[in-house]
This record gives sequence, structure tokens and C-alpha cells, in this order.
Amino acid sequence: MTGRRARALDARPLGWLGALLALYLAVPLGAFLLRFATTGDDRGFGEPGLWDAARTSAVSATISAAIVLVLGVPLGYWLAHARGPLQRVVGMLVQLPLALPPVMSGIVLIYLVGPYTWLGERFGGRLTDSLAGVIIAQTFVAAPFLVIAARSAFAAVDPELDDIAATLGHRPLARFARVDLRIAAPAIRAGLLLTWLRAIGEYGATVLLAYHPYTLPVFTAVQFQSTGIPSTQAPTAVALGTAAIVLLAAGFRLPRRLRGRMTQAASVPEPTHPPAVAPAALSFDLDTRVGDFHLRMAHQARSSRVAVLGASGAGKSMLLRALAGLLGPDVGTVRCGPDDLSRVPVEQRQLGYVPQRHGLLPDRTAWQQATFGVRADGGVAAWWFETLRLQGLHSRLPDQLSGGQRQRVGLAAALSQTPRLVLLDEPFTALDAPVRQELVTELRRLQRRDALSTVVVTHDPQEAAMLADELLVVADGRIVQSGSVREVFDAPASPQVARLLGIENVLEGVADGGELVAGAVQLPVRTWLPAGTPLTWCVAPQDVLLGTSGVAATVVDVADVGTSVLVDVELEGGPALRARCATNSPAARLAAGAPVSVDFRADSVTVWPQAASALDNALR
Ligand SMILES: Nc1ncnc2c1ncn2[C@@H]1O[C@H](COP(=O)(O)OP(=O)(O)OP(=O)(O)O)[C@@H](O)[C@H]1O
Repeated sequence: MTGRRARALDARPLGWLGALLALYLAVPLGAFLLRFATTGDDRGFGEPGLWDAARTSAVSATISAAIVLVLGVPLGYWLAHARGPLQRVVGMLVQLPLALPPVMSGIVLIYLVGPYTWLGERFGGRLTDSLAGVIIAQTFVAAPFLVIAARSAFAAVDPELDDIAATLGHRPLARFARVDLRIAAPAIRAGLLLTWLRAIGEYGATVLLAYHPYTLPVFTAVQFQSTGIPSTQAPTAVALGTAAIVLLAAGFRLPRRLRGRMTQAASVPEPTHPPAVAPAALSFDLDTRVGDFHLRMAHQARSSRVAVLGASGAGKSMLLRALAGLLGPDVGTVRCGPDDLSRVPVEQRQLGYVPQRHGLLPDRTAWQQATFGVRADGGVAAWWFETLRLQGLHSRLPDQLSGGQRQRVGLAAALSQTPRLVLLDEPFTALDAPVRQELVTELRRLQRRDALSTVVVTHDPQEAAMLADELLVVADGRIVQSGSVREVFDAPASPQVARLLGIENVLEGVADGGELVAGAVQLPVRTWLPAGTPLTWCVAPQDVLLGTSGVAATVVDVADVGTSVLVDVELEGGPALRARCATNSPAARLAAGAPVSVDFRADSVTVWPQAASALDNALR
């Protein structure tokens, strides 16, 4: 049995249950159509008022749906983004007409627009028993369908897309139209259809508020009460036919060929080299809170290539968002080269921003993404397409691109604007090793060849070293160390920084005059400390030398990790250490249990005159 057939059999009970309901819905319609087809002339098509009622229903439902569309979309957007008691109250109110029996909806509306109310008097009683009354009743009962659909659709739009559009120069209204509305459009269309269908079928509220002019449902009820069921066939058939035509029209999709043509890239201009941008160094002094998180960082960069390194949750992304202007103007000061950007709105900062998940718009081709920016230049975008090796992918949608290609398209979108500086949030995290390596090399080349100024957030010390001259190490919303890559790697400010730099051997010891003592290890240290002072020290695995001289140790484990071999050793009298050796070195051929000697170059050891935990706390 094929897997497909087996799955179909497994799902059979569900199919039966669904079929039962479908049958229940279809049978009365079938029964009506059968009767309609077999009845002679007496179906009621000749009844006076039938076509007027049909016209009233169609016109009023269309006007109601239009009103709901114009007002309901902004309301749905507000409900999706607002927080607090007012939003909750309005959110509930919007749903009330669904729960209220339509007749009761008519009654509450009479209290608002009835002839003796304040509003009714202002309009001379014309808000009831009029087309206006029909529209008021229909709008009230049908509005929730669109508002609820719009709210859900807007809430599902990734807020990061809005942020990207802002950094690409789009103002709030343009972002609403070009990002949110465009993505939410299918759900809004479905909500609008339901609204129109609900409006045209409305009876209860209408009959109380506007008995005249007759809508189709009111006309049908009147026919039923005055002449009996046969003459209701015509209005029922008209209602059914209208609904069927509207549903068919709503379900109509352009042929694939035409849809494909709509996503085709516009003609791609000749590539033009991006204009030269002077390298720009950032300086900032930020103090802001997001929820419980307090970001307090100040720095004056000396280089136009900065990396931000830190553990998960340290505040790296928040730092980039603050620099980009996405946390608002009150976060502190931000300067880029000579320009003060602190009060410049995000759309005008001219900073490129590529977030962690590359932030591509789901319904736009790669080329449309690259030219989406307000200041994007087609020729420059074409140049970046070539430089980032995206040729041939112009008309692909994001879900037709690989992870690496998507990263490149995100980068092309930011770069096509010729920003003064690009903020990259863990640009290569989700990629496999070869693609990641390739993109790191590519970005490094762009930084050097095209003087690209960057701030790169990363977890990976090696990536940081490849892509920056200057390193900021952050923890808990603070900068715990900054300096050139060499300075930071040579002298990590704390055990925590050492760990973030990938230095696994962080150990405890004590001072003994001018020496550090840790079990069997005795090393000279630069500063004299009283004997017994607790110390923390670290040594990078590649600086642990395995050979025939030094402290006696035993090999505990040997792991060949491809490009190097990790050898874990335990010194006689402690501690345990990890060494990294070249794959062709004699140490790489050691086996667990083998005796070995361990040595260190004194200048490769960093010592802090304090226990690790106290040091880490002191630096926060
Ligand atoms: N909208 C928010 N509301 C409240 N807290 C937030 C919000 N966004 C982030 N945080 C918190 O702020 C802290 C810093 O978040 P941030 O995204 O900057 O971390 P990160 O260093 O980039 O981490 P990662 O490497 O995992 O992406 C985290 O503790 C996070 O939970």
C-alpha cells in the first residue's frame, strides 16, 4: 500500500464527519433547486417589488461592505497592534454583534438612530425606514467579519518586516500600505466577502430598523406571510444565484501563466558601481529599557568595522535596533562619523539593517526586494546582484531561495540604498559551514574593497575577528570589554569574556609571590600578589603545548574535529585542560590514558587577581 493511500485510509473518519456536514448543507439546497426546477409558472418572478428588493439588497450590502472596509481595516490594524484595557474592550465590542441576535441588534440601533433619538431628530427621522436604515443595520451586524479577519491578518505580519521597510526609508503610512496591507490583503478580501454576504442576507436588524424599502430577505418574509411558500421561490433563487456568482468571482484566480508574469522582474538596468561612501565610525551613548531589560552602553568606535560579541540575551540585537533608530529617539545619542543621528527618524538615518532572519517580504521577488528601498538605485542594485552572485535569481520569491541566497538578497536590499553604514545581526547564523565561510569571506572582501562600514553582531569569535578590527564584548546590556581584536583576544577582561572568545581553559588558582599556582602548574605572573590571593587564569587551547617537557599529565580524551585535534588532559595534581593541536602533529596521535607533558608560553596565559565569579560580577 502506498504511503499516500495509507494516509488517506487513516484520515477516513475525519472525511466521513466532514461529509456529513457537507451533506446537511447541500440537501436543503438540492431539495429547493429540485422543487424550483419542477414547479410550473408560479415561482413568484412576476410578483411586484421583487427586483426592487433585490436591487436594494445589492446596493445596501455593497455600500455597507465599502463602509466596513474603509473603517474596519484601520480598526483591525489598531486592534492588532494596540495593547492595554482600551484595546481589550474595543476588541470585545467588535465581536458583540456576532453574539447578539440580529433582532436585538435592531433594537439597540433604534436607541441610537430611531426617529426620537438625538441623532434621529438631527436627520429628520430618515435614519429609519430608509435605505440609510438598511445600511446602518447591515453595517452593524456584518462589520465583525472584516474587522476580525483584518485583525488576525495584521497580527500575523512579522513586525520585523515593518522595521526593515523603515530602515529602507519607508514612512509609517507607506509601510502600512506596502508591507502590512499587502501581506494582509488575502485575509481582508475573505473578510470583505463574508461581510458582503452577511449584509445581503441580513434580516433581523433590518426588519426592525428599516422595514421599508424592502430588502430581499424582508420581501421574502412578507411574501411567505401573505401568499405562502410558492411565491418565495423567486427571491430565494435570486439570493442563491447572487451569492453563487459572488463566491465564484471571489474564488477566481488568474491563470498561472498570468500570475507568473506579474512576479517577473522588471527589466534589470545595467550595473553601476555604488557611489563611494566615506568610512564611518559609530559613537553612541545609550540608556534605555525594553520590558525588564536595561541597555546601557556607550562607545566611540575607532574603526569602521566593528563586531559585537556576546552570549544569547546579552542585548546585541537591541543595541543594533537602538542604533538603527527602531527603539525611538529617546534611547540616547547616536553619531555616525560627524553626523548626529540621535533625533533623526529611522527612515532618514541611511543605515542599512539586516536582521537575524534577513527580513524578506514574502510576496516580492528577489529583485523587487533589492529595489524596495526609497533611495535604492536600480543600477546599484544590479551591481550588488552581480557582486553577491545573485544573477538569474531576480524573479524568485523568498521561499524559492536557499538560506544563503536569502541572506544575500537581504544584504543587497540594504546595500542598494548605498547606506553610510550597515548593521548586520548575526548574518550567517542559520547557514551551514561552507556557505557561511563563503559569505564571511565575501563580506570581508566587500569591507576592504568597497570600504563598507559595518557593525556585525555575532556569537562566533572567529567570525568577529574576520569581520572587524574592533570588538565590543557585551553582557547583560553592558559593554564588558572593547578594543581592537588583538587587544581583546590578548587580554580578555574577565573569565566571562574569555569564554565568549572561545577560550575554554578558564581555571582557578592562587598567587604565591610572583607566581600563579594551580595544582601542578606554577607560572610566573607579571604583578606581585600576596601569597594565597585567589586568582583566575586562562589559556587558549592552541597555547597548551603537549610534548616531552613541562608538567606531567595523562590524556583523557582525543577528539579529531576535522581541521584540528582536541586533546583533553589531566595534570598530575590537577587541573584538567584542553589542548588544540594540528592534525599532523605528534600530539594528534596520542590515545586516551597515554602519559604526556604539558607546557605553556607564559605570555599566552592571562591572569586575573580575583576568583572568576567575583570578577564577572564586578565587571557588570
Ligand atoms: N520586546 C521585548 N520586550 C521585552 N524584553 C525583550 C524584548 N526584546 C528583547 N527582550 C529581552 O532583551 C534581552 C536582550 O535581547 P536581544 O535580542 O538584544 O539579545 P541578543 O543578545 O541579541 O540575543 P541572541 O543572540 O539570542 O539573539 C533579552 O533578555 C530579551 O529577552
